[in-house]
Amino acid sequence: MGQLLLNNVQKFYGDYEVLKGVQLEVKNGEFVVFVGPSGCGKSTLLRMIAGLDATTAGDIVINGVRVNDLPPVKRGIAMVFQSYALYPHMTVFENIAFPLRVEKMEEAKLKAKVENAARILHLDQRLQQKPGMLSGGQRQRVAIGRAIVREPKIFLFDEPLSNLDAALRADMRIELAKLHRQLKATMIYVTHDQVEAMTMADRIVVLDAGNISQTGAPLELYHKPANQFVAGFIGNPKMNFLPVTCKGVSASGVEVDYLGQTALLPVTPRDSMAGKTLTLGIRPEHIQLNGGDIVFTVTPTVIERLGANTVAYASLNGEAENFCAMLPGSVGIRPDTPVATGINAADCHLFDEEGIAFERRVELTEIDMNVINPTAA
Ligand SMILES: Nc1ncnc2c1ncn2[C@@H]1O[C@H](COP(=O)(O)OP(=O)(O)OP(=O)(O)O)[C@@H](O)[C@H]1O
Repeated sequence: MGQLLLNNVQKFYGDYEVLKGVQLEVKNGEFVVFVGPSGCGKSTLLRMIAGLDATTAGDIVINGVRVNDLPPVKRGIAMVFQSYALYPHMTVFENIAFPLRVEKMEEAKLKAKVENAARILHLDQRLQQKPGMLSGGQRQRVAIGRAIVREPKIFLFDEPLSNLDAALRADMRIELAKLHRQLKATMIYVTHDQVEAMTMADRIVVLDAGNISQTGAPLELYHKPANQFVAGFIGNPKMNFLPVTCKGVSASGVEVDYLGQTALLPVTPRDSMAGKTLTLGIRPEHIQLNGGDIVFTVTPTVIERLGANTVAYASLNGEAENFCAMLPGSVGIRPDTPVATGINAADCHLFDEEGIAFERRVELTEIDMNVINPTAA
């Protein structure tokens, strides 16, 4: 079992503050994913939990014990890196067994543990091979096997799939999700790939320039992003942002004007908003061709026909490719030919001048909130 508490964790490199007081609790059995753009500090945070980087201030607490001053091997964690870090001259068996050999574990016990990990990871037939004979995905499984045999309190993954091609990455995502279910272990996973975060996490932690911007279940972040940064980061293709003017508020929401059209957005209003410039957010998958509460004409420049849907990158109000629409199925739209599109007020997000979201009045389902409690199974 592994619980983690990060209490006001800070990191400076010289004068540069990389992490600005991170506060986070990870429950036993949770799969938590840290996401954020390059340089936001996610790897640094993971390395500090592992004990590979020193913490400038704050507490890192694992299962109730402050571990700031403990070396990595004493923290009860195992880390899997992007570069598999395997020993090329050793067999798969010996690579997986390595941490147990360091512990001087008795041979029969060691063999049983390695074979068990190999079975979980479908490496049983590969134990006598050297890493050079394995595919990228198999090598990463060996690295994960080496983590499993240590039976850590917490698994840490630092972008473990980014060296794999797209198809293998998708397969390994499924493998890791299954592994988490099977081991019921606490896992913390760093990636800049929001699809990995959305598909694997019980809870996503979005980092922005050394601060936690929002934490929540994947679909909670999708439906109720706290701010424009999270709204733009979660969801693929990215959310569109349009400037609107606030016309007024009522009990049922905020009335906005977009190029002379008025729509009532079902969000919780705030005081003295009339006349302010706000930002309307609309996801590409919520653009439609058959009218809506607000309609406008866009001119597609690039069209991606993916079979299940059609993605159009378009120019809106003369700005090239500043707009993206994802339409279901195959749609007969053409590059450079204007097309009428529309959006519904209920699908819109609204952000203030600081980029803070107005609370949307959408009911989240139990699935949206990931109520499947990993610790209850
Ligand atoms: N050893 C170091 N010395 C000085 N600055 C560092 C060091 N390690 C990281 N940094 C800086 O700290 C910031 C955060 O780095 P970090 O590797 O944690 O980012 P990240 O979010 O994991 O990014 P990426 O997705 O690109 O790996 C970056 O600006 C980086 O340049």
